[in-house]
Amino acid sequence: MSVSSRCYGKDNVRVLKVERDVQDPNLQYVQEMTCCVLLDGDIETSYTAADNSVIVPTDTVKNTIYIMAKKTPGVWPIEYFAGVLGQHFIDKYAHISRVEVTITQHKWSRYAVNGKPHAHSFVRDGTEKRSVKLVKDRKLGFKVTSGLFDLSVLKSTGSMFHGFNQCDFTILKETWDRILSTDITAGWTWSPAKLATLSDFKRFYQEGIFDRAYKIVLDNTLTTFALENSASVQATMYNMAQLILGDVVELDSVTYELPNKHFFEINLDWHHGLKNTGTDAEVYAPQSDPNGLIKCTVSRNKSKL
Ligand SMILES: O=c1[nH]c(=O)c2[nH]c(=O)[nH]c2[nH]1
Repeated sequence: MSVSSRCYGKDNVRVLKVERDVQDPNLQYVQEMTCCVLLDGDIETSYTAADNSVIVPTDTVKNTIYIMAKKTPGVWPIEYFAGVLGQHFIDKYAHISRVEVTITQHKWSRYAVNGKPHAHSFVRDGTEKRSVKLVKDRKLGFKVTSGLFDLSVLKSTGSMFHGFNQCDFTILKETWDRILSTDITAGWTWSPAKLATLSDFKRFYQEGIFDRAYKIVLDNTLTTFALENSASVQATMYNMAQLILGDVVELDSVTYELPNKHFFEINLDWHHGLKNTGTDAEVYAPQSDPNGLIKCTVSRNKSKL
């Protein structure tokens, strides 16, 4: 018998970083994150022979996240911090060969008071979260996927679904006008050739490339969702991904995972002939389950499946 897969580390390490402006310490920037760092390498004996000498304690992993957050100047895109952490564990421990870093960023947006952005007050203005999953492998280098999730959207018209496969299991009616709603999970994977070393991460951070990609994903997703007369979730997510790959040359692929959240018409005919279906529909019943779930990854190069 052997251990065929393993890794360990610290999950749910919560960090708030505050940066004070050099000229005006009252002007501050904040970053709140939840981090997970998992290690792999020559650690099999810790499982098979109770050999703790190969274990960098998960407590040390947690301490490292705090120390690197303190030592890395400013507040930064989470991709950069993930790169710093991945590189650190590979450089520091010769027997560690693979580091997986996942970071979720919690939204704090500076808000205006009397029409002026406040120096140090922030609001959580939405459920959406930004994320990164980075793998640093001693031999294979970095693999980085940025993401966002929990971005809930709804359009009350401008969505169709017709021409689908019909068989003796089908009851769904074709529609040329429906409600479309989803909680967007999107991921965008950076070309490993363009993000090969920690200095590439630094350059991407300094040139604003990580933040620009995030904004482009958000803009293209929301704009396409609103403007397109959607033929299906599948067609819409493909169109969104194509636009993003066109705008961000540093990306290899874009992934979407979209639940299709259903809203049922309610027939109220039984109440004095009250019309509430078809073109008369105004009151709908949101369904918590089941929901459609539609996923795709669009790659710049054809996948070799
Ligand atoms: O956009 C959609 N895609 C589907 O695959 C699907 N299936 C379904 O029942 N409704 C929808 N809508």
